[in-house]
Amino acid sequence: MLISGKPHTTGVCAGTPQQERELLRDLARKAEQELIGVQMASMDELTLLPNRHGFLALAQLGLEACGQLGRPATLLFFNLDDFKRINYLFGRTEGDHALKTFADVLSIGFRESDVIGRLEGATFVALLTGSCGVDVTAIKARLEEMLDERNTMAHRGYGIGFSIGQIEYDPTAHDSVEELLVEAEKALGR
Ligand SMILES: Nc1nc2c(ncn2[C@@H]2O[C@H](COP(=O)(O)OP(=O)(O)OP(=O)(O)O)[C@@H](O)[C@H]2O)c(=O)[nH]1
Repeated sequence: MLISGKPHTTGVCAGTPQQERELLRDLARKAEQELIGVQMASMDELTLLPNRHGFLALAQLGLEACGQLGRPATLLFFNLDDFKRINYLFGRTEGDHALKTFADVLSIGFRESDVIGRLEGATFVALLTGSCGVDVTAIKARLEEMLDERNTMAHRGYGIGFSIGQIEYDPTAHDSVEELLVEAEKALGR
């Protein structure tokens, strides 16, 4: 391709400096809106955790990194016990509060490098990267302790309990995070 020595005049640079600045500001605003749109589509509005779509994207990156580095990974999945009962007896707003509390505990309870998300309803997941054979009993106890503290402080008339399941990432059996989720959902009876 020939490169001309003349100054390059495109549509962007054709106006006055003021018009150019406005055009650039407009472009920046549009880019920001696009980014917000992408972020919103990947985030659960209630808990602000990644939703299923966001979790799949982020966890897939984590899993690929583990695959490349020959590191293990574990998927943990959680379901709040008797969640429908909380909604039924205390109202949906209280149900929302229970979901947000649990999301908060998960966010604090795991490492920053772990990927957590809310799949749907009262089902949450965490991909623990670089860990295998994790002690789910110890994890459950740690999360329960944090929940108990919140339950005691809040005097809400109910406790937040949960069940937990675990699937070890096996690169020979799982090609993607989606396959891990399918196994998790089978275990949850979905
Ligand atoms: N408050 C609230 N409820 C929700 C929300 N999303 C889904 N639900 C309710 O959550 C319930 C599904 O929760 P799950 O825990 O997946 O259902 P489940 O395992 O059959 O419930 P349990 O048998 O009570 O443990 C349904 O009754 C939904 O109406 C939400 O964002 N807020």
